[in-house]
Amino acid sequence: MAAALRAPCALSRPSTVSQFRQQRTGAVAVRAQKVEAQGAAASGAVLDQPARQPSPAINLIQPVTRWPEGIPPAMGGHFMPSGAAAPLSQSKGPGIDIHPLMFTYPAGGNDVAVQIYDSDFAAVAGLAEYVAKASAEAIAARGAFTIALSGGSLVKSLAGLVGRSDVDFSKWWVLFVDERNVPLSSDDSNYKAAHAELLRKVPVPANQVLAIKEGLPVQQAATHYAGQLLELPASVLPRTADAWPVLDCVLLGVGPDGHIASLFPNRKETAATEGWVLPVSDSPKPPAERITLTLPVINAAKNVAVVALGQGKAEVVQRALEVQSLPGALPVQLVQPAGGKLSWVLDQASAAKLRIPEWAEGSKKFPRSENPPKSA
Ligand SMILES: O=C1O[C@H](COP(=O)(O)O)[C@@H](O)[C@H](O)[C@H]1O
Repeated sequence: MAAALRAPCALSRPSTVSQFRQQRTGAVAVRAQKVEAQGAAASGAVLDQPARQPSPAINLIQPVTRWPEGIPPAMGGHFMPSGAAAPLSQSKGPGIDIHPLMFTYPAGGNDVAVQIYDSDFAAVAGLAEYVAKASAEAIAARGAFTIALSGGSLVKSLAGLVGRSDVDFSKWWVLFVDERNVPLSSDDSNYKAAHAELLRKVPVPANQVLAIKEGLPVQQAATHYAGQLLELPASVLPRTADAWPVLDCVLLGVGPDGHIASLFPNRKETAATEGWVLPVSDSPKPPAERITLTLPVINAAKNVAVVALGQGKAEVVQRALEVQSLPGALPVQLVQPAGGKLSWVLDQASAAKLRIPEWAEGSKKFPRSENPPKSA
């Protein structure tokens, strides 16, 4: 990947919003069906390797939702970076001997739009464009825009929205993809981080920012948060025919273990098929108590972006985009919005381990491909 994408003129670190704006075109969009540079006016990144045939080890696994005879042998391990199958796991722990159908991939699988920016700063500007577009569309359609924010490293990526006079923040309703069950003043609070980086700098009305209620046991905190969402009228938060809320935009971070929101690998909350908001009382990542939107809520959204920037995300990005895991082992692979669009926002550092020349035609259904397996 590092060889496949090169940036002839590295972008300098912007210190102002206008510099963010100047860099906002710096994307290379890699669509599911083809890989193409976006022209000279884009990042300057060049795809300079001839297309290669996909490795025979790729696309072995059919993205069916259930396997009639349980988990196929090939699912016992990941594929190695070389393309060879990793040894089958002998583990008796979660992921092998758990109820075999606790997790399933959603049927179908989406195309995913992967945007790779020259720098984290260009990615921040590109993300602002993405959100601004989603905001404009929603406000034009029904006069409101609902956006769910993750915590962690994602929050700093929101900086490109500050100072944008073309975004009508007065129509925004801000939710949290997940939240830690801590006081809002705590350094662990996702609300506190979002407030510091974005919400205090843009004119979103305070009553349209839905924060967790402090001081409740985690179960009650989740119920209370779900109640706040349920109270929103359909003009603000429409519902699907199955009564799932349709958020306009969900911004997900992804942990090095593949978790999104507070949905961790092989956990019951990750497998939940009911409920809008769940408590997590024993998160493997501190703090232990959290609340989280469920996968069905995330997958009912119109626009879902997985934002992963920096070298520290390179491994999980490669695993998530190029290696189909046992369902539940990489929760980010379960993100497949049914009626919406899925995007990944990367920079060169986080994309460094991808093997884009091998993303042959038709092979980027997510996760992995719909190519038939070599043997059934
Ligand atoms: O704990 C959390 O982690 C994830 C990922 O965070 P990152 O710092 O590794 O990017 C985050 O998306 C989630 O909202 C947060 O609560």
